[in-house]
Amino acid sequence: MARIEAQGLSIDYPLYHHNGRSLKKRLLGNGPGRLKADSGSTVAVAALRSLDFVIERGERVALIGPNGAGKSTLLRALAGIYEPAGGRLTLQGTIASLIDPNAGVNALLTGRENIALHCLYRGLKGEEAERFTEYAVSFADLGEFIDLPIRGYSAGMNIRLGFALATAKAPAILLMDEWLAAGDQNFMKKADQRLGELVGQAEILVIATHSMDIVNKWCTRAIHMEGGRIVDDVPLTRPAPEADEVETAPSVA
Ligand SMILES: Nc1ncnc2c1ncn2[C@@H]1O[C@H](COP(=O)(O)OP(=O)(O)OP(=O)(O)O)[C@@H](O)[C@H]1O
Repeated sequence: MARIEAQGLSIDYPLYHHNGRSLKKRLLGNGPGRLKADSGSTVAVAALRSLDFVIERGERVALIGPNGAGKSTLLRALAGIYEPAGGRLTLQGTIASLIDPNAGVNALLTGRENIALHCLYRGLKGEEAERFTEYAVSFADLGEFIDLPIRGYSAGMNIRLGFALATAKAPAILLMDEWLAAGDQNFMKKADQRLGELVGQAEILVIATHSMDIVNKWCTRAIHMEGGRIVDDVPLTRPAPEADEVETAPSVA
């Protein structure tokens, strides 16, 4: 059963190129700010500062807050892209992340080869791998470009392939950022429909957003972040649709 628990979760970004002595001297011993320095040579941004929360099965959580609050960093930590500098993060359930369309793809390989790699990575074999490949090729809809190396893809083509790879199989935990906005109009329509299906099927959704439309449409809880901390955590009154209320299309799941 899907579940996420963070205990004292902290993430730092070391800034190796900002080691000026005056900056370090100013930062050393400074408690409340987000820039910090150790006694060695490192200056770092404290992106997440000791977060405690639990997300249970059935919750659809919006991460909200101003620029630089830490929303994307928290999503990346949940996706396993960043290691905690402090505290603990425990996730139960398969994860799919719509965070970075280029994450987990090899730019020197073709779109089709990347799909095959993805099947290996997910442990898909035989018919399951065939269904995944068929779905991803058809959803990405890249024509002959599917057999060209992806380093030659446009930003929108990368998004098509990244989206197809992340959504071909419904996960227990779905993590989303707002990068989808770069797709063209036709793709956005298709992506929006597929997201509706996935959100209905996923046991947990966590989405970082500035859009109240998305919060109202999909979320049952809002975690409000500021300065790397959680400043508010509230249930939302309007219930999200149950899985069986969402129109579903065939997927690999
Ligand atoms: N690669 C990086 N190197 C150094 N600092 C970073 C890096 N990425 C983010 N930060 C810093 O970490 C903090 C949190 O950034 P993050 O991107 O998580 O915020 P956010 O809430 O997603 O912001 P936005 O709404 O602007 O996308 C900010 O102070 C930012 O400057």
